[in-house]
Amino acid sequence: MTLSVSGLSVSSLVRDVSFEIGAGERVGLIGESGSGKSLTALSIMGLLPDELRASGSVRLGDRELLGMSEKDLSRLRGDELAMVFQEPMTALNPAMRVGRQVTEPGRIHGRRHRAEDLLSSVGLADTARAYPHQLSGGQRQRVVLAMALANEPSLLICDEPTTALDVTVQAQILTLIKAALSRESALLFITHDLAVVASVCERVLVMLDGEIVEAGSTREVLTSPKHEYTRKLLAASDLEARR
Ligand SMILES: Nc1ncnc2c1ncn2[C@@H]1O[C@H](COP(=O)(O)OP(=O)(O)OP(=O)(O)O)[C@@H](O)[C@H]1O
Repeated sequence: MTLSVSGLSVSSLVRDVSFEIGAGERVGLIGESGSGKSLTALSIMGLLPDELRASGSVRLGDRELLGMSEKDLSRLRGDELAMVFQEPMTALNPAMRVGRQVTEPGRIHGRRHRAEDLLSSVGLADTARAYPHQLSGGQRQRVVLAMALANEPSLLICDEPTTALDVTVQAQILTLIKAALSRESALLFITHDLAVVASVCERVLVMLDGEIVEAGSTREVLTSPKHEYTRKLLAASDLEARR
């Protein structure tokens, strides 16, 4: 299923943003802090804070998501639309065992999953009876990922999912996202880290001051950037050094 974002604006914070992500495509969204990446993601999910309004169009397949009722949107979230945030505890209930939490998106949407199966798929066999605080940050993010992927979403949005984790654990989570995401799922991956984009995404969008200033294949954008800002981002990264 294709995600089509067209002329999306959020107050003056996000302006006239347009892009498409086809089934199975992995697209990175990069740009400095405050450039509007998270607001773009939250608009797609229908999770903007009350004081902000999105205009334009966000379509998933043939359904328009902007202006959809909260009831209909909540049916899509955790099912066809899933999102993983930087801090896993925002998505986890500290008082519920992870085995129960991980099966919740399935239960809500009328599907039965075995907690052990979902947890094993993210390398966490035997943790079903643990509470979130008994797991490491990386393990908690795996639980969140298992929840997000349980219903094989058409679109997974990751907003800096590895920023709070140390480098080794970051690499494990990225490998897991690539391996666990179904072939049909579209991915929008928000990150500051160009090396992460290079490893996960085939296309990339570059955002500056609320607008997309460059878009193209990851190879094109990272090897011959057209926009001055992308060139600066590349110069400031240690991407070359890591290759
Ligand atoms: N509820 C809000 N009300 C007013 N302005 C907001 C609100 N939320 C975010 N902003 C502003 O909108 C702009 C874009 O924010 P956004 O969180 O999308 O940036 P970002 O690119 O995701 O940054 P980061 O990488 O730091 O997460 C910022 O200037 C931010 O201060």
